[in-house]
Amino acid sequence: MVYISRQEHFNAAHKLHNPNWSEERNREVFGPCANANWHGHNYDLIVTVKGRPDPETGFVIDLKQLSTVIRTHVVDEVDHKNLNLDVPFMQGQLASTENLVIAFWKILQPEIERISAAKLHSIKLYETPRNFVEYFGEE
Ligand SMILES: Nc1nc2c(c(=O)[nH]1)N=C([C@H](O)[C@H](O)COP(=O)(O)OP(=O)(O)OP(=O)(O)O)CN2
Repeated sequence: MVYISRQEHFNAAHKLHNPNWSEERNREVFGPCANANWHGHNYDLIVTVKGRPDPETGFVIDLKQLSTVIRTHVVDEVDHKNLNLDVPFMQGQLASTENLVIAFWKILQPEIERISAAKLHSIKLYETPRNFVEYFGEE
């Protein structure tokens, strides 16, 4: 079994805000991330797929195809967008890094299985160079 990864990048704005809470409670829990006028991040997204190399190509998955799937179905939806306002699949959800990777998994898993025999193994998302989340599809 070989694990193969593709890294992509996007920029997006958001705020961490629970609409059921007062502004004071939001500020207390989320600090400056609750700033009403938004803030932005340079996100790095690493998608890892696992499988056996095809005997004819030597590929687990064609990385060009993997990149196209990630860009078409995720990056194009979030890049230079406001995650709270502009992204349909984040509506009604807190725009945390955790909720983003879960949403990305739901989108990417069927698309990857549609183009290859490989399986999605993990999605790692860096919100800052020091804050990142990794998801393996577990409930
Ligand atoms: N569990 C989570 N905690 C936090 C999240 C998150 O998505 N999940 N997000 C944030 C903020 O949006 C952001 O990541 C914090 O930015 P910042 O504090 O500026 O982090 P930096 O790494 O850039 O700065 P340091 O000074 O090194 O902390 C907060 N929490």
